[in-house]
Amino acid sequence: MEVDHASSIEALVQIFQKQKLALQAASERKGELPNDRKPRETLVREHMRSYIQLKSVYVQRRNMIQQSFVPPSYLPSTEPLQALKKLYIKDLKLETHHRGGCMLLRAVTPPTFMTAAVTIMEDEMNDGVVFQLYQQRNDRFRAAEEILRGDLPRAFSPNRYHDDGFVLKGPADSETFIEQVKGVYIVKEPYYKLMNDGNYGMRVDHVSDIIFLSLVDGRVPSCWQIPISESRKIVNELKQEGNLALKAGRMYEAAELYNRALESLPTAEETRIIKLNRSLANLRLGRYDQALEDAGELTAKFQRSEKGFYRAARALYELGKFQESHDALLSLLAVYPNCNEAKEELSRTKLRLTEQHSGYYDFSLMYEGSKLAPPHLDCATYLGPTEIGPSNGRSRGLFVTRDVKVGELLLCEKAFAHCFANTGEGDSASTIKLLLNTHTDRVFLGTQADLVTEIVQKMYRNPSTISAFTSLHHGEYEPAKETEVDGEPVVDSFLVDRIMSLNVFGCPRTSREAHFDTEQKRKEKSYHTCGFFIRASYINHSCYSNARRSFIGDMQIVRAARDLAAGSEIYFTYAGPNPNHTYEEAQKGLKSWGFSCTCTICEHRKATKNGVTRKRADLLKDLMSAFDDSKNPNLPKAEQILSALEKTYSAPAKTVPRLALWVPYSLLTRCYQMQNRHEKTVQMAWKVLESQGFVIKRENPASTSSPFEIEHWGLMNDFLVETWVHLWVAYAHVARGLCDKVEKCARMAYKLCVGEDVTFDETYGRMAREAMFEGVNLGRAFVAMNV
Ligand SMILES: C[S@@+](CC[C@H](N)C(=O)[O-])C[C@H]1O[C@@H](n2cnc3c(N)ncnc32)[C@H](O)[C@@H]1O
Repeated sequence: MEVDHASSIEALVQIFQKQKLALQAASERKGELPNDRKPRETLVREHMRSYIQLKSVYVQRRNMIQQSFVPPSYLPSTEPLQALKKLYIKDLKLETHHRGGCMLLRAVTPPTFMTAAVTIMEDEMNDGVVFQLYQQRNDRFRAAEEILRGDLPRAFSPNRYHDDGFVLKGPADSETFIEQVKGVYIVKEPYYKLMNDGNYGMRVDHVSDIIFLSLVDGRVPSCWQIPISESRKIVNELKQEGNLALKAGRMYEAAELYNRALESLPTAEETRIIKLNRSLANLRLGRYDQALEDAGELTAKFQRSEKGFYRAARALYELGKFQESHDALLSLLAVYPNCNEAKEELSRTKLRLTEQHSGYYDFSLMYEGSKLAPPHLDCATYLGPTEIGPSNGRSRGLFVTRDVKVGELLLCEKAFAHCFANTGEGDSASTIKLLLNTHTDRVFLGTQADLVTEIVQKMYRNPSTISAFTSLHHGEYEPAKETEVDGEPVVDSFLVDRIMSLNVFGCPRTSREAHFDTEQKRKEKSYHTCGFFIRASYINHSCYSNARRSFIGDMQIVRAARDLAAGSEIYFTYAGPNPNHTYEEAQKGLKSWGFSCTCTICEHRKATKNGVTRKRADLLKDLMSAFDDSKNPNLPKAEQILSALEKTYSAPAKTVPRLALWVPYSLLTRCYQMQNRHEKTVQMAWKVLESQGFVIKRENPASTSSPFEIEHWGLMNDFLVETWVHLWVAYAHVARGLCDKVEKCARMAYKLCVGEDVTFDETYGRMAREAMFEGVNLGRAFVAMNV
């Protein structure tokens, strides 16, 4: 929703075409056992050349838009390892998923990292293969060089402290690295393929299809064993090394050392300390389920563990389980009343509980948080008066559980995952990529490729989060039935990609910022950051929406855009509605979600005869020419044409908002305000609102100063805030007694568009007051803002 589908990139058709041809050519070699595989040494030499090349162009590469192709989907392996037969590189057939097989491989080169980590792997027969591992993050937690080396302690190889983790000895095109401890992996049901560059290679898309082996794992063959001294390390040594790694911030290494220490028969006291430390490493690695498991065991078994309680509370907090976190902290404080860390954490948790239960948010603080890069806020989700239910013809939808009033908070949701694309703010930003799916013909320009990885990693690290995500709408995609194998979660990257593409939201940094941006700026900035929101993903589309979404950082705020009776379904717009679109164009804009809209606006578009559409277009053209002379627009002519335009509509505007009319009526409102013709400003502002479906009951419709009631809020858009502000300022001249009431409506309109109204006074409120008390011309002020 509001993402960049990159439809404007003309070269796209060619890119797609080329990729489809490559896939077609590759599929013709399916099942072939190639007899021209390159020797291991050649593969290593070629890889090292591109490794060094890529390192040297690293800086330029960051500014390039990368392409990421989603290959034809295939299911992750769900077979227990024991049931798989060992294969070797010589057995691999092209374009084949080797179901029922597995491979033991060892990385021999440092990986390159573009859209995947790529290295050369060898098998025990000394054969080599190009190996691509997808859905990995090359980040501060784990550089690419660590990913394809497994969780290996640095202490294993004293020479590894070179920039890249490898000490290069010779020239780039020779065997350039010293022997050192390399990562060993099991790849389940490997996929061997013809790659785009003509080489053969293995591609792993599912993180659960690769098993990273610890070097002391019994499955590592003797020819790849580690130095004897390493295998003889005792619990205490491993624990000490783990502590050093923890201190130095090398969390993966620390966790791996603690794993080994726990496998080396520690005493009960050693177990307690190691688990305590491992839970800290896992907390830092975002593996909250595992951190909680260790810490929870500590609090249960070793009842008086202060740190155990604390870490359990922290893990629960990060998993969004604020009540349980709160309870754990209370238990901690009952035993350790002077623990200041716990006291601070408790007050933070209480704030989250208030947000979660009452929907009270400190918006000013949220704006402060949104200035961070990435703008990820410390806030809880409020599910409000909403529930998921069956929606006729739309599978499921989100409904209100009670009567709600316009402006009420329906939902305020923390993103499940969020990728921030501000290129000017250092390493925290995600990469803008072109994500192309030749299978579904979907294209995104933005951070969606990173978002898929983010979600895959989050679920793999925290299996407790999987079911909420995988329950979401995934179109026709048939996922595997098994969700766990050998005690490990199965994560299907293609399912994640499909769910992401049908449910992703484009997110401005804040809707307030986007609201005040010019159209051009909005387009440039807001589309590329994207987020995933589980609850909001149940909201179906209608062009005639009854709710509005807005964003502050990674929080999505959904408010009722009109009064809703209990049981009403909540709708917002996925795209549009664009006043200039025909029925066909409107449906094209919704194509990527795979449905046709049947709202009253679309039904009206469909039923409108071509002759009427043409007449409207002609009238509109004529009408806009009345504004050609910006200094002296022909307002009577514009009004005259507008009343002719009104007559081309038969359905009441409440049922079918007259999309084409708000721009000309808004222009007239602004022009009359510029001319200080307050009565006319009021008349035109009401016209704007009525054309959008607002039903306003006036005691005396002929009088601009007549008291009014809003019986129905119409279709909301960002520009209607200006209309309400014009009305407010004009009423200061024609019916001062009504000003407060109009001001409230202006605030409400603002709140619907940006999510809150605490900043109304410093924006529109200030403009209106300057107009009312300091003689500033409001119409001109809006022209100067260029919105
Ligand atoms: C973000 S999901 C919305 C929740 C979804 N209905 C569900 O059951 O999970 C988007 C999908 O819902 C369906 N959908 C949304 N709005 C619709 C509408 N107005 N008419 C028909 N289907 C709609 C489409 O299948 C679309 O791809």
